[in-house]
Amino acid sequence: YSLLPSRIPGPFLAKFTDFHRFFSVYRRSPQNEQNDLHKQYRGRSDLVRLGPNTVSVSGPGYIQQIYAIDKKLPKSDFYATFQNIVNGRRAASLVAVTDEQVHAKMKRLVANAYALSTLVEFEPLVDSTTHVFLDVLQERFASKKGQVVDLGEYLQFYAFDVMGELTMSRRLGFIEQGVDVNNIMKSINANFEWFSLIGQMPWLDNVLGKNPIYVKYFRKQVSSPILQFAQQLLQERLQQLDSGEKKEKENAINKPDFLARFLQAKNQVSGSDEEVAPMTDSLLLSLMFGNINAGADTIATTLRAVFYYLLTHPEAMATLKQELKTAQESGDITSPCPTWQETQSEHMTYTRCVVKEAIRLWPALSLVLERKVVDPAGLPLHSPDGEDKILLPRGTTVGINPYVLHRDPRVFDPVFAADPSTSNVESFDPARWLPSTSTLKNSRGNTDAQIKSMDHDILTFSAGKRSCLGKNIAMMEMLKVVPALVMKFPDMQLVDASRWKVKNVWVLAQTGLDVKLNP
Ligand code: HEM
Repeated sequence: YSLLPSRIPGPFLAKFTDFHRFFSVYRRSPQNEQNDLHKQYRGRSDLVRLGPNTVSVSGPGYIQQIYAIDKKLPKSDFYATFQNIVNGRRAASLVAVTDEQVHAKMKRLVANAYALSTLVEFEPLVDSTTHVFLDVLQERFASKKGQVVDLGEYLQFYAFDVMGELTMSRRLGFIEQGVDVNNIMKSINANFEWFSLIGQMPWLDNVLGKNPIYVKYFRKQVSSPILQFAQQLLQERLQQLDSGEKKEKENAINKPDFLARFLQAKNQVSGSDEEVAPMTDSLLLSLMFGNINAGADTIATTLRAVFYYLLTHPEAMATLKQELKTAQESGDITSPCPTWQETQSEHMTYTRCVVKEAIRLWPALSLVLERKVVDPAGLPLHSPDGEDKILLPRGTTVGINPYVLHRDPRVFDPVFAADPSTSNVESFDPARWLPSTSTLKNSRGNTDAQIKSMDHDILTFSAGKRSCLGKNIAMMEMLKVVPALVMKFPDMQLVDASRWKVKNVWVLAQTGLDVKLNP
């Protein structure tokens, strides 16, 4: 039964049942289907009905109206499906917890570990993995002329190994072994496939996924080798902490990784502080696991997008190479792996534009970031011109799919928005981000104020109090490894673009990025 105002347009079936969105995700291309729907109704409505009580929104000004901190819209039941059952109870990670109070307590405990100020300390851990990555690619592939590497797969190995290093000072061994160690990636992907689908009809999860009989007898058990690995490393670290040796103890807690920071947080919390969640061993494990779950596939997918776009847009690649060559020759950046500070300098302006454009066109998480209207008074949404208002009743699931918003010309191609046929908003064009201080010209005539506003509207890392805690780390990692690969292998070439396949499992994942590093 739908309570939504009937003037919200959408597919006919979506008026009556969530099966519509279920099958859309089942076809694994919901981002394109939703984008087409929004394009179809644009001008008439910024809101599109995806289910009897589910609304997708796209247009200027809606991020604030839905995700602003004072809006108090908790995450929808989509996220509850991601919670694992441990000893008969739901164990939610930071991403999946839906109770806002529980979330606030967890976040207070660990937010410091993700602060911008920690970046410099994390940097050497990213660097060490990047050097191993470059060496292995050189030795295994680039040293032999014409040798083909599945770069997409190797970028995934890299992203997982960096997260292992950052989280517990231990690479998981993907790069060195060149395989999916213990099927860790496979099992995480199986989780995404299942939950992205079941999350479209969350009640199904209670009947199927979280039903103990079903779990025991029918559902293929998704083993979690990464959890075992994390548990083993956690035990080692805790033993080190317990050992009588002062030096050993200090070493355990002063490592520059997340685990040490979580342990420090544990020490800082006083037993009586009710504003902060108690740091139990299972929470520690969940935080470690959560990091790898949240920060490995997302980065891998984004890096694959960056290289796919660069390799299919020779002009952009040439501009990037020129910028890096000039900066390298004048000694303004470290080669092949620039420092975080260098990535923020004017010598790498275009490099930043490339990454920004890739996260715009390819947000790693490309489903609606769902929130639930819980206020009995409902949620009013105002049209961009302020002339129209629509009231979404309590119980509505509402949100924005970054993939759709990022293809809205009113938001990301403002100069050409009046006539959408002239807009290139769906094309890869890093120069749309170039500021007036750059020696290169902004391709879309965007002013600095317009660029700033576009920057604000990037939703790849979500917005508001549930936005990505790892954003700074992710940006640092990507802004270092992208130029590193381009400087180390400037002649890289895509072998067969037709092998590129995309599958939306919430992570917008791709396969088939075959590349010759030394053609
Ligand atoms: C390109 C890389 C990444 C992207 C695109 C990304 C995107 C996101 C998004 C969209 C959310 C919010 C999900 C939602 O509201 O539905 C999120 C949350 C989160 N991410 Fe990331 N992420 C990335 C990398 C990372 C990394 C490297 C880490 C860890 C170091 C991380 C840790 C987290 C955590 C802990 C949350 C939960 C925040 C909370 O609810 O308080 N992410 N991420």
